[in-house]
Amino acid sequence: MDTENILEAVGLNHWFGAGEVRKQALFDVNLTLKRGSFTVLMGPSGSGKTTVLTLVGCLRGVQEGSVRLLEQELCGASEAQLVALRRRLGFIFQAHNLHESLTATQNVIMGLQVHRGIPDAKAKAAAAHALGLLGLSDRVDYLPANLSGGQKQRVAIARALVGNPALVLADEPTAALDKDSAAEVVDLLKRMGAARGTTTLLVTHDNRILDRADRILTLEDGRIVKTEDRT
Ligand SMILES: Nc1ncnc2c1ncn2[C@@H]1O[C@H](COP(=O)(O)OP(=O)(O)OP(=O)(O)O)[C@@H](O)[C@H]1O
Repeated sequence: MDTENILEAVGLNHWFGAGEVRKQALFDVNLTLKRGSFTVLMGPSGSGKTTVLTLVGCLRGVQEGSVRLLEQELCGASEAQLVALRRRLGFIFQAHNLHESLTATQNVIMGLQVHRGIPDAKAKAAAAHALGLLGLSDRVDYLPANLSGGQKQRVAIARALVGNPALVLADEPTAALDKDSAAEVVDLLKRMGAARGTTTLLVTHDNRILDRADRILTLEDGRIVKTEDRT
């Protein structure tokens, strides 16, 4: 594996269901993510974007093909190995998935709890730092209900980035946002990634994000039909 690459997927096939309803969702997908790159995966609804993201994110078992993530093969990996790898990833979803009863700081600290044994003061300082980088220093004690949609999504980004993940996987992170907030969230994600050397794979059908990508992959009916390099 090229050490410049954080992820190499080769010949990925995936099926859902069993027996008569068994349906192939991915066909011979090849995907390489270079360290520090910002890749957008787009395509129509049902084309397989989320399936790719969940396979790469160790949230679903690889059925066929090879996926090497952070120099480890996912196909045939044990649950313990997958859990250890998941700890090195950051996830951002369409719905920000913040805990409504926790403040911004407490939500971000949740992103650190997978790294057991971090003292409270250190976790709080890391959360404050991440929220500050995302322009939320004056909102650290707010509950999600008192934040705007864009601010909530920024808290979710801080939570995903606070543990310094090697790879950030984002599924439609701007779907619920207006144009300005969406652009702001993507710029922040990109800037934070560049500052920390984080690699990002972002799923979207939001055209507004495309100019920010280093590479755009298009999926159709479970196949990558187009690869566009922007750098
Ligand atoms: N858990 C599941 N069980 C059965 N079929 C599934 C399951 N998850 C996804 N599929 C099917 O696999 C295909 C790809 O789905 P996937 O969610 O990856 O697409 P997508 O591109 O992310 O779509 P969207 O943009 O609507 O989120 C679709 O035909 C979908 O119906």
